[in-house]
Amino acid sequence: MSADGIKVLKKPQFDKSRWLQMPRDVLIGHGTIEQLPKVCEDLHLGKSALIIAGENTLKAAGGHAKELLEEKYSVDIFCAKNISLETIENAEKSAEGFDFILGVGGGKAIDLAKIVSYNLDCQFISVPTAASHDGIASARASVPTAGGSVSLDAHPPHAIVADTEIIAKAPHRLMASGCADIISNHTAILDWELSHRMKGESISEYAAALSKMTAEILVKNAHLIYPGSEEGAWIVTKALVSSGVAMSIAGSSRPASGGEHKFSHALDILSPERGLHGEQCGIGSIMTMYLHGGNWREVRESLKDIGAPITPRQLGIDDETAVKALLMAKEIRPERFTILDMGLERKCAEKLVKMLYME
Ligand SMILES: NC(=O)C1=CN([C@@H]2O[C@H](COP(=O)(O)OP(=O)(O)OC[C@H]3O[C@@H](n4cnc5c(N)ncnc54)[C@H](O)[C@@H]3O)[C@@H](O)[C@H]2O)C=CC1
Ligand SMILES: O=C(CO)COP(=O)(O)O
Ligand SMILES: [Zn+2]
Repeated sequence: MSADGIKVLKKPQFDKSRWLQMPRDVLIGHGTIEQLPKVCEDLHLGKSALIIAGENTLKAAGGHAKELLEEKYSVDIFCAKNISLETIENAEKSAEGFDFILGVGGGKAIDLAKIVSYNLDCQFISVPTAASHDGIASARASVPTAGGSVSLDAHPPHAIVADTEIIAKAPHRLMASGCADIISNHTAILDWELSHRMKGESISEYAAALSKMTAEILVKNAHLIYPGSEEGAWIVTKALVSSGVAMSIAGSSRPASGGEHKFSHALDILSPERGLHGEQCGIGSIMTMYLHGGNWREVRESLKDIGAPITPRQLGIDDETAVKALLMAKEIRPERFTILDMGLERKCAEKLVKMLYME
């Protein structure tokens, strides 16, 4: 008791409590989309749902999801061309009054559903149509703004329904891009460890180990990942979910996003709509692995084996733009310290890009 009789709460000597949020139901496999009504029923999500999808993903799965749910729920569709602050606002208006949201698509549709459900405080289900990104399960949403990409807090999906039959039919480029997003975890972790040593940033050993292990298992199974392979789709989707869980454990995208991601976000500004997110991160990861003194040739071989690009020109991006993106990376999320924030010189950036073409 204090002198005036008010109970004073003692500051705990040890307080590292954290509130982790994870998906509750996770279905990954052949034909799982048919289980959507059952999953919604199991989770008692309400009576009405808004499906957020893109044009392609509406055809690939969104339309069928609507048919399946309509037997029990009132369902509408919001078709999004991109993710931007304006689209988020429009999607939020469309979602008002609905009990829950489904994000059906690639990373942009899922991030949009994630952020809208977070802002409206309702649940959402992640229905990936491609194994192209590790936002399928994460509690983060990456949103482009005028000042570059930002990673916003969000809820993880309440459930994930990943139908490997649908995912295997998506263009192989998307799956190779998802693999590259995972392979880049190697350098994301090196950057995190570097920041821990140099800046005292706290690090979660569990999140880092899970992220690293996910990349290792993926590379070990690379021979099963080829165009049209449903087993490959299953392996990659599991890796993407696992990487998303690592982000939830960390409470940030740190275990899966380092300098190679800042390079990719810079390319999105300098050369929009050329490369896919994971493709750009993979190329960035070859270069940042070199800077870390690691085995950059091994990263390059893993990407090549999976069918992911290893040079900017393969994406229609000229070398000078890649050099500029390397130098611009330090301006993207400056609070995220990485090997690209240590004073990279132009002549070294040029050398890094040239190195990508070496035999
Ligand atoms: N929130 C998070 O933790 C994470 C977010 N991201 C974000 O995700 C985005 C990248 O995701 P992507 O999927 O690469 O981009 P995306 O969502 O733009 O999809 C790429 C393309 O694939 C098409 N597509 C998807 N499924 C298809 C199918 N079954 N058949 C035919 N076409 C299909 C889409 O219509 C689109 O044209 C970026 O904005 C990135 O920042 C990436 C990783 C983690
Ligand atoms: O892409 C991500 C992880 O793969 C998320 O990272 P960002 O925080 O860089 O958007
Ligand atoms: Zn990524």
